[in-house]
Amino acid sequence: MAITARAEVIAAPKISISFPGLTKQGIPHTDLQVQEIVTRQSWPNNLAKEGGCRKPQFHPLFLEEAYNKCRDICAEYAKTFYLGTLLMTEERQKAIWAIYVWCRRTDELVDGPNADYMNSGVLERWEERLHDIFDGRPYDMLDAALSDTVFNFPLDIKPFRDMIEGMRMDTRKSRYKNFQELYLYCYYVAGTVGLMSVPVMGIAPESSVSTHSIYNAALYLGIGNQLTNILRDVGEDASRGRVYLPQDELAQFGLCDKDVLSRKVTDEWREFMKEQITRARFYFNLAEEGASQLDKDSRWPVWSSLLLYRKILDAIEDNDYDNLTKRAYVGRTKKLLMLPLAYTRALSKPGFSF
Ligand SMILES: CC(C)=CCC/C(C)=C/CC/C(C)=C/CC/C(C)=C/[C@@H]1[C@@H](COP(=O)(O)OP(=O)(O)O)[C@]1(C)CC/C=C(\C)CC/C=C(\C)CCC=C(C)C
Ligand SMILES: Nc1ncnc2c1ncn2[C@@H]1O[C@H](COP(=O)(O)OP(=O)(O)OP(=O)(O)O)[C@@H](O)[C@H]1O
Ligand SMILES: [Mn+2]
Repeated sequence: MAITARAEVIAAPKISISFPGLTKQGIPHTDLQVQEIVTRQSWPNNLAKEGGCRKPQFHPLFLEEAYNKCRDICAEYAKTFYLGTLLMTEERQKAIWAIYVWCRRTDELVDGPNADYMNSGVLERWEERLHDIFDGRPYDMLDAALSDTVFNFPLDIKPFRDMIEGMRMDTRKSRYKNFQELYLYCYYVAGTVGLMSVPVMGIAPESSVSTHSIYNAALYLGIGNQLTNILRDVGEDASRGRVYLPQDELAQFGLCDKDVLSRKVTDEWREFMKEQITRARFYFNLAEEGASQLDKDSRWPVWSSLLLYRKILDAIEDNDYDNLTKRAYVGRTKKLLMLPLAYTRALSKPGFSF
């Protein structure tokens, strides 16, 4: 039985996800292979992955503890994401917690307390561990949760590897010549999260748009989130010697690194920021269409994270574009008010508009 179903999976049409937004300007395609059929149906639990090994057999109590740990980490580090996951089915929430924890740990390698010990060997070892996770040979308990997840859902290793590549980029590079370079970084560290999430969140059975366009929307949400994150944290990043802003666009507004590092909010800075905020909103708007195509239980968490992140841009405007000395903050009340709005949006049926 497993063999028949496996052959079916191999026969599923594959599509290649392009690098949306900037392909014309020469950014290579991500080459992510998405299996249209398995993305739309749930991945059968008892099957081996294509070309891979059989699902690893962990003791149920061990797995339960592993997922509980992932849940606790997600709840502690990302209250908003966590709240969103509570609305998902149990299988899906466990998977998102496991993915969250892997992403968080990957990010911590370069941003966390042990970042001083960071070198290319550390990332190589982390990538080896990633392959082991996908081969069903996890190194530790948190890896085991992800190992179980990748055998429960049709996850592709490519976005995971790309996120590690993003961390490599971050250790080598602290300036971005133009938006094309910055976009690539945003894809690596955040667009990838969108691509990892879709196979878990699932696509609404009644959706008639292409799987391709839904993955693109997920990628755009990651880009919008990361651009927003960058705009919120300009001052903080500058104190770490990093400027995640397109240098050519700074120059167009008569600005340079020195202006960022000196933290003076001038009219030129405000004008520059207005453009950057417009661009981040552009990506959120693109993502919106895809959010409505997700499986109905996954729409609310996605809408709430989209609306929350977008509000951070409003908060930067409310601070009169001072993101050099202040951190834009969305108050608790505003956050809570967003939840019913997200819920209403989540109720809307998948459209047929694109
Ligand atoms: C419910 C939900 C939104 C689930 C996704 C949860 C998940 C797996 C998150 C991983 C986040 C993470 C730790 C990424 C590592 C790299 C990183 C730090 C990226 C930044 C995230 C914000 O984290 P934070 O601000 O806490 O980080 P710092 O404190 O600044 O270090 C990012 C800005 C990226 C986040 C990107 C996403 C959550 C992608 C969202 C897209 C989807 C869930 C796809 C939705 C599908 C469609 C069709 C729209
Ligand atoms: N009130 C807020 N204002 C601005 N940004 C926020 C706010 N709450 C969360 N964020 C940011 O949104 C992103 C995802 O939210 P996350 O779930 O991590 O929230 P959090 O860091 O746990 O915040 P909180 O503890 O306030 O709930 C993070 O980048 C976080 O910094
Ligand atoms: Mn957080």
